[in-house]
Amino acid sequence: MAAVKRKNAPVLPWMRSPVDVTGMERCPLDSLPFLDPRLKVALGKMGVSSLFQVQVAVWEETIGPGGFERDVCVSSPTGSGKTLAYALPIVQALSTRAVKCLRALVVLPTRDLAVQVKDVFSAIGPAVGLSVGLAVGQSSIADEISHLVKRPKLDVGICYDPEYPSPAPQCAVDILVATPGRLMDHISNTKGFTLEHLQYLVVDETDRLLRESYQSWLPTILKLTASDDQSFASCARSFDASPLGSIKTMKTCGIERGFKGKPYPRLVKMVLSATLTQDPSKLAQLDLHHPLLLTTGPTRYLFPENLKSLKVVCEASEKPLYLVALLQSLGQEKCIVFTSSVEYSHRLYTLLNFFSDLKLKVGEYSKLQRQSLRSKTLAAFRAGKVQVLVSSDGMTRGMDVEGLKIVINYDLPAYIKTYIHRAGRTARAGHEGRCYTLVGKQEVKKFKRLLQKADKESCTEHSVPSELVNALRPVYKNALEKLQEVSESEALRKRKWQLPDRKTHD
Ligand SMILES: Nc1ncnc2c1ncn2[C@@H]1O[C@H](COP(=O)(O)OP(=O)(O)OP(=O)(O)O)[C@@H](O)[C@H]1O
Repeated sequence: MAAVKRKNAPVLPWMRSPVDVTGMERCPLDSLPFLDPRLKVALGKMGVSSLFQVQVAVWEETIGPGGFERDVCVSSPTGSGKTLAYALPIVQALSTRAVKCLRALVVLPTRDLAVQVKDVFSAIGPAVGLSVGLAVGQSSIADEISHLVKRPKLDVGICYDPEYPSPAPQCAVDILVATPGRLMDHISNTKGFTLEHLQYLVVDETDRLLRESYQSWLPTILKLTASDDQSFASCARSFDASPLGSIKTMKTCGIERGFKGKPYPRLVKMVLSATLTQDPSKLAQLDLHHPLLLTTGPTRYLFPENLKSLKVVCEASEKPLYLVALLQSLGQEKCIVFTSSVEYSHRLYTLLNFFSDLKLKVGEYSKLQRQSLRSKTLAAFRAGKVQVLVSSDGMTRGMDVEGLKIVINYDLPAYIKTYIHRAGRTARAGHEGRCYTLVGKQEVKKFKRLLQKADKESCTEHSVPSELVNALRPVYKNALEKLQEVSESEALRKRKWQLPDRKTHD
């Protein structure tokens, strides 16, 4: 791996000399040093036969010669395989653990994303005897607690002193994938839920999560896992106080955090994003230890190799017509249509459903909906029962929908980061994909400037046949009238029930 000089050099010295992974070769699993054979089988079942570049690089820094000595920061394109890049080394490192307790915590910004990442851990963790938990508020808190903590079983035939209280509940998972909100609920209220044995902390979609200060989740985690005198001593004290089969000992405190022979244990952190922040004050919150930055080339933002960016220029008022014509020309191909707010998503979704000739099933995915409905829509989209998913930016981060070849920006993204995350839902794992952006005639320059931020000088123009557009005009007029009626009755209903204003951009 070679150190590279970067454009727009960041302030932090360690960010100025990242390691570029693009020169690395993919590594077949047969040649991957130290890989547990059981994991090789599990990976095979997932369709993985070799590791991608970023995965090889992280493996080298963790299981390989790097030996988890440094905190690892990854800034690599969408779809480059960051999930497995951290999941595999963590599972491999924990594959020899003797006692079950919470050793790895992965924090993600949204529930659907957490479920997706949990699925990756669940595909490999159980192969080496590890349990994986989820704390996202998908099920009731009681249900979640019953999976996360259990009372240890008392050995049959041993007579326990009735003077001692019955054993306290203990963590029943080795790896937990969580969103900040539910994580904080468990930290504050769930008996037996503890982070004191935590060895690995992954903050995925870091730049997004660092904007989320929900109940100070990050400072809380860092405080609870701090390897200072005080927490080490309290860990030791808790050993004295729990006579019934406690797993807390002075020795295990050190060993289980992976720092046998060193004065105090250290929590290993891994932070990842396709658009990793360079802001020193934000990164300082993570309290990184001797961080190593892995990147993919000299530019800050990189598009997936096989992504084609296209623009459709039209009058802003005619965007709906052009969108429908574009969808018709794409046939039955599955696609996500991005808008800039939940309100716009809802309007567009409603409008598209009034185009009776559009033989495509359209779904809506936004924070306006209940989580259960949103997850159901996403499942239908994954299964191909819904072909067009209208979404606000809640969907842009990390979601992986197999076989998705097309993304459409109905509204221009406000930031280049947003463009990257939206477009990155396609062209994943080396596959081909196209991102169309509907650009109003007044927005052409703005769009050009936006792409220049990612060193993209040009974007091919895609023309939608005018006959297609003109043929839609009568239906469009009709659809607009119906939309007006629906919007009025929805507004009336909203006022009646005094729903809170949910104007949000997620
Ligand atoms: N070694 C591999 N071999 C084959 N497929 C892989 C491999 N690693 C990951 N994939 C697949 O590549 C896709 C993208 O992976 P992943 O979701 O981890 O990307 P990402 O870098 O986290 O993207 P984003 O930045 O959008 O979150 C997934 O469908 C995953 O199953």
